[in-house]
Formats: sequence, C-alpha cells, structure tokens
Amino acid sequence: MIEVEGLTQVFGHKTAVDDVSFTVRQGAVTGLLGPNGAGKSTTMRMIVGLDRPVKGVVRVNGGDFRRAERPLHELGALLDPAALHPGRSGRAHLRALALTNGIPSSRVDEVLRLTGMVEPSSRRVGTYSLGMRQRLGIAGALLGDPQVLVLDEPVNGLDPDGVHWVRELMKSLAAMGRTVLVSSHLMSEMALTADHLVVMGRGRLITQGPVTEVIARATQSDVLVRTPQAEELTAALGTIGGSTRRAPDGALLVTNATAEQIGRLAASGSIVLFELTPQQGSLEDAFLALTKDDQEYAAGTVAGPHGPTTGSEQDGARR
Ligand SMILES: Nc1ncnc2c1ncn2[C@@H]1O[C@H](COP(=O)(O)OP(=O)(O)OP(=O)(O)O)[C@@H](O)[C@H]1O
Repeated sequence: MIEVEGLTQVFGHKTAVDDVSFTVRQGAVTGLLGPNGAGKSTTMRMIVGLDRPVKGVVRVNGGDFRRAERPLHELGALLDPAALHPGRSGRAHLRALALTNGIPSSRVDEVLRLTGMVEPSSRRVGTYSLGMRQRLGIAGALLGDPQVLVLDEPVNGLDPDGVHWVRELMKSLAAMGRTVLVSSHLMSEMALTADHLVVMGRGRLITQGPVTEVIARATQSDVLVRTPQAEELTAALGTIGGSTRRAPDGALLVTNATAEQIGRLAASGSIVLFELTPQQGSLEDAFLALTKDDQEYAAGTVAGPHGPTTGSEQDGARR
C-alpha cells in the first residue's frame, strides 16, 4: 500500500504538487492520470524517495521507504529510462543493481527472461531503442520481486506486443496482491489495465476512485433506444423528466432516465422497443471532462491553409 498525505513540491515559484493526498491499495492496479505538467512524475519521484517533499508524508507499506533495509524488495520503480548508463550492457546494469542490493545474479537472468531482454542484454544500453530501455527499466523494477511497483509511463515506446505484455504483467502482479501505481497518457490502455484511478491537474488532486465510478461521475450516461414510436416515447419520458436526442444513425439517446424506467414506461404505453442499451462514457471522455480546466499546455487547432495555427506549448496557453 502507498499512502500519500498532503504531499507538496515547489520548484522556484512553481508549485508542482499542491497538497495531494491519496491511497494506492494493494491487490489492484492504480492509474495516475493527468495532463502534461500535472505533477505525476514529481509525485512518483517523491513516493520513491528520489525527491524530498517540501511538505507532506509518504508511507510505503506503512513505513518510510527511504529507511527500508532492503529497498528493492520493498519497492521497484521505473521512472526515467533515459537515465540508464549508455556505456554499460543491459546485463551489467542489472548485475550492478543486484550486487549492491544483495540480490543473487540468478535473479538477473530471471528478469531478463521475463522482460524478453535476454538476447540484447549483452549490448550496450546506448544502442537500445526506447522500447528496449523501457523493458530494461521494468526488469530493474522487478529485480527485487517487490511488494510495490511504481511505473511512470511504462508502455511509452513499446510495440503493441510490448504494451499487451506490460498490461498482463501489471494485472498479474496485482492479482498476486502487489501494489501497482502506473502513469500513462494512453486512456484506452488505462481503461483496460487500471482498477482505480488518481487524477491530477495543475499539481492538485482532481478525483480518485474505482475506474467505473470515476467515469460515471464525469460523463453523462445515456441510454440508447431503438423504437418505431420515437415521438410517443419522447412524450412519455417528458413526464418523468427524461429527454431524448437523435444519434447519427437515427436511434434515440435518452438522458435523465435509466434503462429500467424507459423499459417500464414503454411497456405501460405499449411502445415497441427494438433495443435498450445503457451507454457508458469512455475513460477518455471522463479524462477530458475532468481536466478541461486544468490543461496547462492546451494546443490550438490548425485552421487550414489561410488561417493561423494558434496555441502551442511554446506560446503558452498557460493561465
Ligand atoms: N526539476 C524541476 N525543476 C523545475 N520545474 C520542474 C521540475 N520537475 C518538474 N517541474 C515542473 O513541475 C510541473 C510538474 O511536472 P511533472 O513532470 O511532475 O508533470 P507530469 O504530470 O509528469 O507531466 P508529463 O505528463 O508531461 O510527464 C511542471 O510544470 C514541470 O515543468
């Protein structure tokens, strides 16, 4: 378990993380989401003890991870794969890590096999692709077979096979009772992987909770209805405060009424229904709704050959 209480980090005049509190439970994958610059990496760096918060407390399995006797058994982290020594081979990098942490070198071979890195492990890290660095970083995080994993953008640069592998790995670690905190910008991937979410924006906590709850809270849940008696159904729904609009394919999208209410209304009014399907918003819809006021770097749209391109990370839609 990871407990974060009132975590705050300041860089010069910038409050990168502002009084953030959340809990990452064991036995689940928790996704840490937020727009660029939201403070995710800074939060993760404080959790793993790389940076000291100006305020707040982090507890890993109830204690201070920086005082752990066998840190790699307690917590494994993937934070910055670019920070690997380019002149060392992948195997040498892991061996050095293992040696300094009292881990047998047989475990190096195990994690190399687990991450599909046996073949390139004798090559210098400087020759690795981004995806290979990610795999080596994950191998390092797994080296101590830790109870807690903190992975910053682990699927960045991985091919579809690698993305699938990381997803299954995280799920299997959670199923074994481990604590997994992972950040990603890939909402479709997070929707498939995470059980819980922590959403940040501009350094602050926006929301946290089970994925389905976060989506339900942030998106409108319509019910899709197909009926040859759309007008009658719309009128009937009006009596209970429901409203309808047309989907592009002609179906009705009903707001402010549950599938059960619609079914009952239709039955009592002898209205024929061909389909009655609750629609759930996507995680991407929820993310965009939750963070719409917290986009530090909002891009503009390309207006076409005669219009200007507005907004960019450089010209700063910073508010
Ligand atoms: N060492 C640092 N010195 C100064 N500012 C920093 C430093 N590290 C982070 N920041 C700033 O703190 C804010 C949060 O950055 P952080 O990298 O934690 O965000 P993030 O959510 O991980 O973003 P991204 O999704 O783009 O990786 C940003 O405005 C960033 O520029």
